[in-house]
Amino acid sequence: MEPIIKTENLTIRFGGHTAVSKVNFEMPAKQLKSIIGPNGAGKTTFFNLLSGELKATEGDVYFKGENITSMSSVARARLGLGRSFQITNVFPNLTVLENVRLAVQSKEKIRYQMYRHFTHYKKLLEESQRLIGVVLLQGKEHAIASQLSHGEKRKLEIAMLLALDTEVLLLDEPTAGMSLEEVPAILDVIKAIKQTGDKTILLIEHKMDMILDLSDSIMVLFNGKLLADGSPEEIMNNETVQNAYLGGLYDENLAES
Ligand SMILES: Nc1ncnc2c1ncn2[C@@H]1O[C@H](COP(=O)(O)OP(=O)(O)OP(=O)(O)O)[C@@H](O)[C@H]1O
Repeated sequence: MEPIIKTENLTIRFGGHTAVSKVNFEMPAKQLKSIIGPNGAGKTTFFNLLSGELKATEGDVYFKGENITSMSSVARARLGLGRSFQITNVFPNLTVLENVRLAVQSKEKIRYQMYRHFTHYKKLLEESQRLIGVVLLQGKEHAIASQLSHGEKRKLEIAMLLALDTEVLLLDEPTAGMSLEEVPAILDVIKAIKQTGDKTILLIEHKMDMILDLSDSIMVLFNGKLLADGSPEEIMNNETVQNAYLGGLYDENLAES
C-alpha cells in the first residue's frame, strides 16, 4: 500500500546548520509512528517540514502520492494533514462544546443560517459530543476553554483536530508541561484515537514507556539524519541507536559537512 506521507531527501539548513538532512521516510496509513532522538535532533523541524510551517531547502514531501512540497500549511491542513498547535481558533471565552461545535461546523461548511434547522443543529451537537467523548472530556462540555487545565486544553485541541477531519495527526510532545497525573489521560486519548482505526498518527515524545506502549513503529533522528526506522523491538535492539543514546557517536560523525 502506498504510504500516506513520504519524504525524499528532505533537507533544511539554517545558515550553516543542517537541522534535517536528506531524510527518506515513509509513513504507512492508519498507523502510529513515534519520532525519537536527543534534544536538537531535528524532530520538531521535521514536523514543521511535513506540516508546511517550514519550507525545505532541498527534497520533497508527498501526501497520498501528491507532491505537496510547495503547499502552504493551510492548504496541507485542508488536505487532512494537521498539527495541534495550528489550531488558532480555540476561543478562550467559549465552552468546550462550543469550540468543538464550531470546528465541526467549519468542516461541514454548514452556513450559519442552517442553524435554524434544528435537525442540523442536533447533528452538530451529537458529533461534537462524540468527539468530546473520544478525547475523554465528558463532563467538561460547559467549562470555559480558558479555565481548563493544561492537559484538558491539549485534549480540546485534539478534539478540534479530529473535528476538522484531520487524517494525519502530528502530535508534538502532547504531554509536555503536563502534571504527572494528567499524562495517563493523554495516553488514553491517543489510544482511543488509535482504536478508531482510521487515523494516522505521528508522535514526538520523550517518555519512552509511552512510546513503547503506543507505537507501531519508531523512527530515530540524530543530528538531523534518519538513523533508524523500525518496529519498537528493532529500534530497542539497534546497536547504532543504543550508541547514539549512550553518547557513543559524536556529533561530527553524523553532522553534515
Ligand atoms: N528557525 C530556526 N533557526 C535556526 N536554527 C533552528 C531553527 N529551528 C531549529 N533550529 C535548530 O535546528 C536544530 C533542530 O531543532 P529541533 O527543535 O527540530 O530539535 P528537536 O529534536 O525537536 O529538539 P527537542 O527535543 O529539544 O525539542 C537545533 O539545533 C535548533 O537549534
